Amino acid sequence: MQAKIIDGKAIARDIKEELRVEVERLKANGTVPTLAVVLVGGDPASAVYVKNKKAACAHVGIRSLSYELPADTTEASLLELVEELNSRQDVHGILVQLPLPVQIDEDKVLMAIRPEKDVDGFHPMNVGNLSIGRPGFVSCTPAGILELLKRTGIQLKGKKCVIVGRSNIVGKPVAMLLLREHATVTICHSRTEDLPGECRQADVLVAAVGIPNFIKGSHVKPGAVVIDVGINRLADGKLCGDVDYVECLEVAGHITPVPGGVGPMTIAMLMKNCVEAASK
Ligand SMILES: NC(=O)C1=CN([C@@H]2O[C@H](COP(=O)(O)OP(=O)(O)OC[C@H]3O[C@@H](n4cnc5c(N)ncnc54)[C@H](OP(=O)(O)O)[C@@H]3O)[C@@H](O)[C@H]2O)C=CC1
Ligand SMILES: Nc1nc(=O)c2c([nH]1)NC[C@@H]1CN(c3ccc(C(=O)N[C@@H](CCC(=O)O)C(=O)O)cc3)C=[N+]21
Repeated sequence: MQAKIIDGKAIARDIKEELRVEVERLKANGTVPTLAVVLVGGDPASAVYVKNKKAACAHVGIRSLSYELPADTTEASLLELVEELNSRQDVHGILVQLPLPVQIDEDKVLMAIRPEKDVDGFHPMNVGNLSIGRPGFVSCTPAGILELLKRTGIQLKGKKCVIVGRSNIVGKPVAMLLLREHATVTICHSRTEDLPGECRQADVLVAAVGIPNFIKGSHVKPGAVVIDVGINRLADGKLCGDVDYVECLEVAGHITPVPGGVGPMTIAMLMKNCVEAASK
């Protein structure tokens, strides 16, 4: 039997509708939720993401300010902009699009964003809070994955979840969130011995590798939930996930498509974090 396709676009739309009501309430009380998006250089993949974010802000009613800086921007001038945005009362969320050009130390920039405005959830304070179960902003892609699973009615308690990828922005925080839901969590990476064997144990398999069609049907336990985080742009301009969708569709119980899976959820959770930042 073919897997059920998890419609991330539709779930993201529901979340944005819920947020719209919230934003109206904030505006009635005199607060206009505002997100500042900073893009350094003209990376085409980043430009797509920035465009989608702006559209989502407009839909939900969030004011978005965008700062497009040239590729040769210095670290000092970027830090100066972050400081200005930190101190502005009318800016609730700050997002500095990654990756940054080589002359800029990403860590330094992420640490400079005030944790209360860090709607990306990348500041060590927010990362730390997540790992010890305290409130704080959770990074948007991991939060979006959890919301997808919850709204699809997938039980996580006691289940075996395997994540392929250990990045700070996806793999690790996904693991923390699944652990918080009482799943049994395994994180795999490029040095994992017997990756296919690890993957085949999974009731929920999350792929965040950055390699097109990396996860094959033979990696998947029949009936498992397969979450594809990958956003890979192919030579023909089409988007492709980290999961071999055609193969895995025949084995999995549930699967997310690319596009239309995790991507739209990332944007929806960014909107949610902005509304939360403005509510405080
Ligand atoms: N949908 C969305 O909203 C988002 C999508 N993405 C996409 O998700 C994907 C992953 O992103 P990100 O986490 O930032 O990527 P990174 O490149 O930071 O991390 C990739 C991870 O995959 C692991 N890996 C690489 N090759 C292999 C291999 N052969 N076998 C096992 N593990 C391997 C790496 O292991 P090691 O640590 O050992 O090097 C690393 O931990 C990308 O396609 C990205 O575009 C990212 C952010 C948001
Ligand atoms: N500070 C920062 N925060 C991020 O969250 C961040 C980042 N930098 N840098 C880049 C990655 C990547 N990322 C995506 C989010 C949504 C889609 C998305 O909307 N995808 C849609 C459509 C893509 C399209 O329009 O073609 C989909 O998958 O259906 C894509 C990519 C966020 N990232």
